[in-house]
Amino acid sequence: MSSCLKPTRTVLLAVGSFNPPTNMHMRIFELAKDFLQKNDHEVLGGIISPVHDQYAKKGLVSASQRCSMVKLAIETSNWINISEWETQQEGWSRTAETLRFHKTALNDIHSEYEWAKQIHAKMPDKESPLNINLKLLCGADLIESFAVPGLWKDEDIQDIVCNYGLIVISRSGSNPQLFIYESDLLTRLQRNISIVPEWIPNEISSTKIRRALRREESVRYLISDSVINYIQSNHLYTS
Ligand SMILES: Nc1ncnc2c1ncn2[C@@H]1O[C@H](COP(=O)(O)OP(=O)(O)OP(=O)(O)O)[C@@H](O)[C@H]1O
Ligand SMILES: NC(=O)c1ccc[n+]([C@@H]2O[C@H](COP(=O)(O)O)[C@@H](O)[C@H]2O)c1
Ligand SMILES: [Zn+2]
Repeated sequence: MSSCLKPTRTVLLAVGSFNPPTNMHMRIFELAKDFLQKNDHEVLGGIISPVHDQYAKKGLVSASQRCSMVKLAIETSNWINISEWETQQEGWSRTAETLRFHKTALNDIHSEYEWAKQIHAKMPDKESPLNINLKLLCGADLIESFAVPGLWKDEDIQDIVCNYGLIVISRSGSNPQLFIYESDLLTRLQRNISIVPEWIPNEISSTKIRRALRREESVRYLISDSVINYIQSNHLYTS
């Protein structure tokens, strides 16, 4: 660490369908971690939070199957965790609620959640208060969805950006700088939004993976072999 300041303890949370999890889902965590560590953050961990079944997006396989695949995908990571909390609620959770719950649990040293325990284990001195920051990690398409009428409450956008902060990874077809410029609200809050460019762009998306699988085309080296085996054994994403 180049600075003498005490680094900010930070955890990254990504929400989404993960239908199925791809190598890019893992990669956005690595990109964000590199960026934050160069900017005086100590990144204690990452959390993947798959969405509830009631999100009911076309082609969404069950939460239990998506969680199983995420568990396989994160096997090769020593810092990315899964939280099944969203999938265990009565219905769909707004992302602001998901962030609130996870930040509270992360700052409770006695939290019984496995992801919280894993992250606490990375902290040598666990003096109270823990002061763990939680940031929302997303691709540029997610921030652009803020403009879809009726999809996000303005007060939630304000809460997410002000009280947590956003790390946005560039994605082909999106222009997050222009999007922020065109929004008065986001321009006002932009000091809490970091845009991290992916200089080795990769256009993997779950939609393209599902399409390839439907067509019985190979998805090797785009998603992990263990996830491929799971998809094949469970006959997922066939036509
Ligand atoms: N190639 C990518 N580059 C940057 N961000 C990505 C990429 N793929 C996924 N993400 C981000 O990961 C998070 C979870 O994404 P999600 O589960 O919707 O995956 P997806 O590939 O966008 O799937 P789908 O095509 O089904 O929408 C979102 O914030 C999304 O923007
Ligand atoms: N108002 C909100 O909080 C809100 C609106 C739309 C999507 N989301 C979340 O963003 C994610 C989007 O995922 P997909 O890109 O797979 O649709 C999901 O986790 C969903 O819960 C949140
Ligand atoms: Zn998506």
